[in-house]
Amino acid sequence: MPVVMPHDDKKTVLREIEQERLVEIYQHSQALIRRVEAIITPSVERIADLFYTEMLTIVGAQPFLNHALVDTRLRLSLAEWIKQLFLPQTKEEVYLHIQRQREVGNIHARINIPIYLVHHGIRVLKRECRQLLIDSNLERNEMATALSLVEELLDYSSFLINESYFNDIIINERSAQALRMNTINQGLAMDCERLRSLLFDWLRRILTSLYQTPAPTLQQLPTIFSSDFGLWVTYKAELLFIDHQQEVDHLKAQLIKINELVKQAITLRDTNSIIELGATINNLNDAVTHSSWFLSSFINHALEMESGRDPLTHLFNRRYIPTIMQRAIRISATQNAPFCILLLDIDFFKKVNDGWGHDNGDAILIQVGELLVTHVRAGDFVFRYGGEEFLVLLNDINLDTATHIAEKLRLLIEKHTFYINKTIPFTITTSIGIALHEGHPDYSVVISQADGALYQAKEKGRNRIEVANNLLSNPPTTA
Ligand SMILES: Nc1nc2c(ncn2[C@@H]2O[C@H](COP(=O)(O)OP(=O)(O)OP(=O)(O)O)[C@@H](O)[C@H]2O)c(=O)[nH]1
Repeated sequence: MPVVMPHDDKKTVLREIEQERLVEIYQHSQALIRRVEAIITPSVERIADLFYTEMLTIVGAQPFLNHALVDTRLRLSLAEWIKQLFLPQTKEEVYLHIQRQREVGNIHARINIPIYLVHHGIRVLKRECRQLLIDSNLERNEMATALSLVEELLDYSSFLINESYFNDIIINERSAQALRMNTINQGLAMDCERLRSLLFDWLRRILTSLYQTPAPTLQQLPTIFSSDFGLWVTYKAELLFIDHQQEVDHLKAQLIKINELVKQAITLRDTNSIIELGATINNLNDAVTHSSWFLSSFINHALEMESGRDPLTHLFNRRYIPTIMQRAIRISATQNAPFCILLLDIDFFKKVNDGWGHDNGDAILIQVGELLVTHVRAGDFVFRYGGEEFLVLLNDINLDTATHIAEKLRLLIEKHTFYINKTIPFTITTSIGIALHEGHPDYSVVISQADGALYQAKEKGRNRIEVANNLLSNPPTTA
């Protein structure tokens, strides 16, 4: 059965040229290869011995090459690998040889062998093969071509091994990164539940002790600062949530408040002020319940931000714009399929907030997000771009169709009945800027064109769509 080289996305023109060159070498140098094979093959076991003796002296090589492993497996495989270097004759056999080199690279990646060891190994092999050729009875001219042939064959193998090694290492690194993120997130979610339950354990202990006889003194009770919850807020929260200083400060203020309430409760207990003690205990309860709620909503919020989702609308937030836009530009270029950006902004949204409160404003933002997501195609993306601004990426579309879709979305929102306090019917309008991606590799160009068009729509009276005049808004650049 003929061997067909696997085609994958990463296959580059350079790769194809390299493959063809290798086929050429094998096909055109068969006579010489046979002579070289006759010189080198009888010594492959000795070369393998020398190779491992030398490699085992290198610092850092031991974990990959312990003596038992070398003795039972590696020496034989290396000897075999050297022999196979001279075997391919047909194109199919060369392709098989290429595949084998890539598999060696995959193995190196799986065991994460340092690349300097591989380089050094190839150097040792070159040196030993060179010496065998020099010591042989090859004629001067033939010797020169034989030396460069062996050099080239080993270089190709090294190139193929390292290429797939690096591809695999990158994939491994990406998965490791995703795993690390997941582990951190899962750890946080678990921490959160544990901390909440430990916080209530602490409260139970304080409340019980208030009615104990003999009554423990303030000094005998664990403070909120020394509780697991307090220690986490003081020492860990700040580190984990560098971008959420305000929330961390709020939790710290809660600790101080809880501490004061405990002190107050002890004094009231000691002075037998039963009624005031009851009120203080209620306040303490509230403060602890609030802290517990705040902790979990804050952690969930932070996790959502981390995961690239907007916590309010659950749409993608800006974090994923670079990745998704870069990908859209790449696909658009390879498939010759243009895409468009819509930038949509709710008109006079400040009035909604001012007149009906932020909660109603939030509810409208959530619904607008839902309307957008349910009325674009599955392959399109909707982002919450800013406060009351949404970015829609319409893939594989021309400007006319995108303009129709923008008008459809504008009408949809205009005709939609929103409800204030879930009862009072309410309508809103939006303005939309549209821009066609015209091939610029920097995605921010098309976004700023859509932004310019949105500005025009606002200027011209709102509740309308405008198409970016790219020729005007995008002067020619040298980039
Ligand atoms: N409820 C709520 N309001 C938000 C949110 N993010 C931003 N906003 C509000 O959105 C409003 C934006 O107001 P402006 O930028 O003045 O714009 P506008 O009132 O929509 O007027 P035009 O855009 O010019 O039509 C402000 O009141 C912000 O507080 C949010 O997450 N929730």
